[in-house]
Amino acid sequence: MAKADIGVYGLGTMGSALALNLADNGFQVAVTNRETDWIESFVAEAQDLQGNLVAKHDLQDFVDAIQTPRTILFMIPSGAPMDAMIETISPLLSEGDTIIDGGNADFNETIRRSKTFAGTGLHFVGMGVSGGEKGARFGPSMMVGGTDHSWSQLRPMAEAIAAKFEGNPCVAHLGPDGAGHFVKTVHNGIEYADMQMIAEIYGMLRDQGGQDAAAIGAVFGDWNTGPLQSYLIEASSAALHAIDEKTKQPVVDVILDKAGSKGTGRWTLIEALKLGQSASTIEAAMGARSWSSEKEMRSEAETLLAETTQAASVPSLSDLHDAMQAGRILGHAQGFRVLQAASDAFEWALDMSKIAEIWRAGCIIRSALLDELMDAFQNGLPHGHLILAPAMRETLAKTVPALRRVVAAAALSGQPMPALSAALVWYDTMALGRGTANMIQAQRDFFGHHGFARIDATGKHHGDWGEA
Ligand SMILES: NC(=O)C1=CN([C@@H]2O[C@H](COP(=O)(O)OP(=O)(O)OC[C@H]3O[C@@H](n4cnc5c(N)ncnc54)[C@H](OP(=O)(O)O)[C@@H]3O)[C@@H](O)[C@H]2O)C=CC1
Ligand SMILES: O=C(CO)[C@H](O)[C@H](O)COP(=O)(O)O
Repeated sequence: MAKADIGVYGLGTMGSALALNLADNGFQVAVTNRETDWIESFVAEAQDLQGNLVAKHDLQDFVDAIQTPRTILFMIPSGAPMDAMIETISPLLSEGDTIIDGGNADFNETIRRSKTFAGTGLHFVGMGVSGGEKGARFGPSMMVGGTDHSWSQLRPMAEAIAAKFEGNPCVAHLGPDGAGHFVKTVHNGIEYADMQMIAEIYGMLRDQGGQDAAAIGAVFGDWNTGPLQSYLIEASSAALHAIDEKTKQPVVDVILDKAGSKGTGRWTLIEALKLGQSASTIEAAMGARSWSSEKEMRSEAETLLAETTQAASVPSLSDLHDAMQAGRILGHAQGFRVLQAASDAFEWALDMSKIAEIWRAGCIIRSALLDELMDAFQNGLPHGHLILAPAMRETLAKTVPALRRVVAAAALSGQPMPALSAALVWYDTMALGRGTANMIQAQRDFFGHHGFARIDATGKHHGDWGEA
């Protein structure tokens, strides 16, 4: 019997969908799972794709079923499970074989893992996969980090199963070792910011505008036909229209207001800070999720903290729309700054235009904006900043006034808008030729003799602070 083109280990949400996608594209796929009971039911549910699946319960049999040099995709949790699987499977593999970690992994771990493969004859790929279950099944966006050898092995299959934008596959070899997982991590950071901004607008319409879920869902549905067209706006609209079977209420109204996270948002922030960046919209989104978990405290605080809000009119739908548009550009611009800083620090030579290109379809943050961003990168960015690209400057000029009105109304009415506020603060900071860091430097030199640069001379100077 012909050997399988690829092996997929881990038949959870993502692994099973990717295995079916590969099978659907005509590849023979060897599959296995830690919990072997699940394998048969997975194959049974595959129906007419069963002929392209080779189910194995034993790891050695699984490895033997794949043609050499082998390509084996792991879709399991990052961290200890991945390390344990590498240790278990490596002795069963042979020269030229490639192990792919397709989970959301910390890129530092991917670099560490890649180093352990050097000189072994085996190859390791860190591949970010985005698109959730549906994307994995019918076309995800994939961000690959690894050797050229692994990419040439993986490429035909990855390109076949990837989402297509105007016929072009949304997958690319972005760099060595941790590059793919880093780009996926920042993708998720941008995702956090975008989701938070949508939630903030939902909150304004619900709490200040008195609109119900279906009405807000209709607003988002309408926005999805214009410049805000995106998977996240579309998904938010659909989620707002969904009805809970048990209570017959909108599902969003029966969901507890506590949001979790699995790591990628936090990793984006940690790496941004290490690289001397501050992705404040992502930090605001991460912070909002963390604060949301303090549910009991918030319920108590609502009765204990003084009422300090002031009258403010509810922003118009047009202002909210434009605020979202400005916030989205600023959130993406921060994410791409982090990518550029990492590219410089790790000498990855990341192709920002390519990244925007492969995010145009398949992934969770796919949107009309990404098409514009791709063009902006191709035309070159003044000072390396997306917000200075002519098309972005033009849109920001039209939409930031609305963002300002929305954030002002939110501040007065006590409606929390951490991500949109952070976006505006960042815009204002970047738009100010002379800021206030001179005061910070004066303070540092005053108490710590740290020195400062002068506006009228080069070198390091100290202030004459007297005896104060
Ligand atoms: N869900 C999503 O939208 C996305 C998820 N990802 C990433 O994909 C990966 C898989 O996620 P997802 O499919 O959602 O997760 P699921 O929980 O649906 O599936 C997890 C899979 O990993 C296996 N597994 C768990 N622990 C171990 C272990 N210690 N050793 C071996 N196998 C193990 C499980 O096997 P068993 O059945 O035996 O428990 C199962 O096959 C994760 O890294 C996730 O971050 C990436 C993009 C999107
Ligand atoms: O990678 C993804 C989407 O791109 C996953 O859905 C991931 O789980 C999202 O992150 P979190 O669970 O922290 O919200």
